[in-house]
Amino acid sequence: MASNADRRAVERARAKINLTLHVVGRRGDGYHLLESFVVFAEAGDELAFAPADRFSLEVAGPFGGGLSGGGDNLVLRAAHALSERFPGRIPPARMTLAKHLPVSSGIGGGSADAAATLRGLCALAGLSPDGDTLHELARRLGADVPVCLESRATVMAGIGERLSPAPGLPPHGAVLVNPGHAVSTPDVFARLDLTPGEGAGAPHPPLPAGGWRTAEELAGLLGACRNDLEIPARALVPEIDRVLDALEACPGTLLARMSGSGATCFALFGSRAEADAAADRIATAHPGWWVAATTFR
Ligand SMILES: C[C@@](CO)(OP(=O)(O)O)[C@H](O)COP(=O)(O)OP(=O)(O)OC[C@H]1O[C@@H](n2ccc(N)nc2=O)[C@H](O)[C@@H]1O
Ligand SMILES: Nc1ncnc2c1ncn2[C@@H]1O[C@H](COP(=O)(O)OP(=O)(O)O)[C@@H](O)[C@H]1O
Repeated sequence: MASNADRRAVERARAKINLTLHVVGRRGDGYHLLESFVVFAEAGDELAFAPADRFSLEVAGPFGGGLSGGGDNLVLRAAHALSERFPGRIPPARMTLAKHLPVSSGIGGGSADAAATLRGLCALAGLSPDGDTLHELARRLGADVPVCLESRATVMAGIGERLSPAPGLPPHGAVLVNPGHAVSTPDVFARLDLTPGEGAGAPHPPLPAGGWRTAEELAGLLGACRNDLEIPARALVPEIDRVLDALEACPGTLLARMSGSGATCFALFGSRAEADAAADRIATAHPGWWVAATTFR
């Protein structure tokens, strides 16, 4: 029988993609009110948790190089927040983070890591906190952490804390591309230059309760929406224009758009085969870019 010391938990921290992102207001404290249709990709970081004498974090993986494993890492912040919320009930763990997602790239890698840490440490401890308690912990770690706890298609509102399930997605494929420029989320929001109460444009149209039969129908809805952070991010990182041009030039692209505060962009296709072919084409033409084909969930 496995002893306590042999127990391990493993969690996937999937990339978050904002298919739409309407900035509909600004709070007095400077945070922006959003309406966003969020989905999750196959690409993700991987976290492993094993019992130890104290909490520690080792960072590895292709994008681990520039990331500190110190106390400011969202993995350690999540671990400490959880053990403070449940004193004596979260045994310390040696945590390893395999960083496969580019950092500061609009796909919420850090937020997904924090959410995966909450899930993984609860699993290791055999603890099943109620959803509201986990949501509250997540909310305090960052605006995008609650949606990353869901890790599936969700409509997000407020500053990120109001969540409702999204309709099921139709058959489709998608490609993610990041040009290798980190983007600061506060800098992009600041460029919108909104005053408290002011929004960036029309509110989000409702999603059809019955969902969409085809990727073309989904692209029709997305085309009537926006990412309000795209214009300010493109002003800061002109290479985003090249990424969107490359995605739009692929055979079968139904829609190309930036995710979050950038610089990662996605394109939607009618099938996974078209997405795989587009990813191969872009990776060959731009060997320095991060490119991933996926199906959203
Ligand atoms: C823009 C979004 C869209 O999903 O994604 P990313 O580009 O980060 O992936 C998120 O709202 C980012 O969420 P997250 O990265 O967790 O934000 P936080 O750490 O809480 O806040 C970082 C900073 O972003 C700004 N911020 C964030 C969220 C929000 N609703 N309004 C804001 O103005 C604030 O300047 C804040 O100081
Ligand atoms: N585990 C982590 N992974 C990525 N970034 C992290 C992590 N912990 C802390 N950070 C910090 O969080 C910030 C945003 O990271 P990230 O979640 O990758 O951005 P984005 O949501 O734009 O993709 C960066 O400044 C980074 O240094």
